[in-house]
Amino acid sequence: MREFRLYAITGEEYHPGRSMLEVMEEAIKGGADIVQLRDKKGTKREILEKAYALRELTARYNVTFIVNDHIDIALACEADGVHLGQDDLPLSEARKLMGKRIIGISTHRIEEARAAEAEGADYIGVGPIFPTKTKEHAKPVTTEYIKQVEREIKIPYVAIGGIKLHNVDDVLAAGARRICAVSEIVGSPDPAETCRAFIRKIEAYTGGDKQ
Ligand SMILES: Cc1ncc(COP(=O)(O)OP(=O)(O)O)c(N)n1
Ligand SMILES: Cc1nc(C(=O)O)sc1CCOP(=O)(O)O
Ligand SMILES: [Mg+2]
Repeated sequence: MREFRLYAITGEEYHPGRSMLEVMEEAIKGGADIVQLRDKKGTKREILEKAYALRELTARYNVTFIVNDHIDIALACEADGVHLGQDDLPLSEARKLMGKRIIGISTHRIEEARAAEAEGADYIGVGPIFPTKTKEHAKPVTTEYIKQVEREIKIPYVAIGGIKLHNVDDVLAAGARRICAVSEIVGSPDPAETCRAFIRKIEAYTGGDKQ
């Protein structure tokens, strides 16, 4: 998969009165280089419609597009990939359907990370690092889990969960070089500027290279 450093996920509850497409376009303009459609409430048809619109937007900006949870929707709209959690379709089954497209897997402990890598995930999510209202019942793993993944796992990983501009330095100091956020980006009055600020923080650790 193409390299990335700032992964923005939709969260329409955080921007009442603003359209999802407008907010995600601002995030892309600010430097988000992967966009995920995450919609836990809509019907399949509603999600499919949003997926087609985001596919068009991300293609226009040459940004990777991932659909959360729904392999059928990812395939229908020709997304670049799908993101699956520990309770979603197993990776081995998902691979049969997705072929060479990207499959990302959520992990919350090192055993899950090892399994995802061994089974052929393209990247893993590592989190939730901090408490988050976006996924309220998920228990924070802390930056210690980042250090474990950094030591052992070779495939790309992205840190997620409660990551804000005020705490992202702790995440970067633990070794993460790819950052994912929902509320901090899409709930911002200026998503583009928030993304630029995240990128500046990441670049302070990478010297500007995508890793
Ligand atoms: C990049 C990324 N990492 C983790 C998740 C969470 O996926 P999951 O555990 O399946 O939970 P839901 O998002 O489906 O509620 C993610 N979506 N993206
Ligand atoms: C969707 C999701 N998955 C997580 C995981 O750890 O797997 S944490 C999370 C919520 C991230 O939202 P915010 O940036 O608003 O905290
Ligand atoms: Mg899921």
